Amino acid sequence: MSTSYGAAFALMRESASQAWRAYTRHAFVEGLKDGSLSREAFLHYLRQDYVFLIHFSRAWALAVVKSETHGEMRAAVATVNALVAEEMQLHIGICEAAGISQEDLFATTERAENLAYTRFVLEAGYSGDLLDLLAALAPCVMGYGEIGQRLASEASSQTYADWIGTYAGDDYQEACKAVGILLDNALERRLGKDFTTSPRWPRLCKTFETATELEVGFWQMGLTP
Ligand SMILES: Cc1ncc(C[n+]2csc(CCO)c2C)c(N)n1
Repeated sequence: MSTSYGAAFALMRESASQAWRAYTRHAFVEGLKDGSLSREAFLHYLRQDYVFLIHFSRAWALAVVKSETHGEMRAAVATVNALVAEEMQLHIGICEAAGISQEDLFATTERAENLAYTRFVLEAGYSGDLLDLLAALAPCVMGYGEIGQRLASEASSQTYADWIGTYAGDDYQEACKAVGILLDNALERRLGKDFTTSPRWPRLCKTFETATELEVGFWQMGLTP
C-alpha cells in the first residue's frame, strides 16, 4: 500500500515505524473506524482542522517559493489550489452540515498541539530547502491516504463513512501519488540517485518522524475537546 506513494516515502516511513504506527492506528482513528468516536470529539477535531488547513495552505505556498523547476512549481501550485479552492470549502460545508456555523468555525481558538505542528512545518520550510519542507509535509498527506485506504476496507460502522470516503477516494489517492513523485524527484535532483547515502538523509528522516509525532499529538488533542 505505502509503496505506491513513492520510494522515499516508503523509506522514511520505515525509519519512523513506531511513530507511524502510533499515528495511523491512533485511538481516534480506531474510533472513526468502528463509529465509537464521540460526536463532540469529531466536531472539535473538525474545527481545529480548519485552522490547520489554513496554515497547511501557507506551507504549500512556501513550497512554490522553494521550487527550483517548473515541474516542482506545478506540483506545489496544484496542491495549494486543491487546498484553498476545494478542501477548505469542503470543510466549511462539512462543518455547516454538522451544525458548526461559519462564524463559529472562524472564531475557533487554535490549540497548542495544532499550533506546534503547523509552525514546525512552516519553520522547516523557512530555514531549509524544498526537501526539508516536503519531509515535514509528507506524513500529513500520505498518512491520511493510508488511513483512508485501511478504514475503507475495515470500517464496521457508517457513522464516519463520509470522512473515510474522502481520503480513500481516487482523487485523494492520486494526490498522494503525485506528492510521492514530487518528493522522489526533488531528492534525486538535489542529492542524486543514491539520496539515502547523502549526509542530509538522516535529518530529513528525523523531520519526517517529528511531523509524524505531531500528527499523533493532533489526534490526541482531538480526543480532549
Ligand atoms: C491534522 C491533519 N493532518 C492531515 C490532514 C490531511 N490533509 C491536510 S492538508 C491535505 C492536502 C495536502 O497537503 C491533507 C490531505 C488533515 N486534514 N489534518
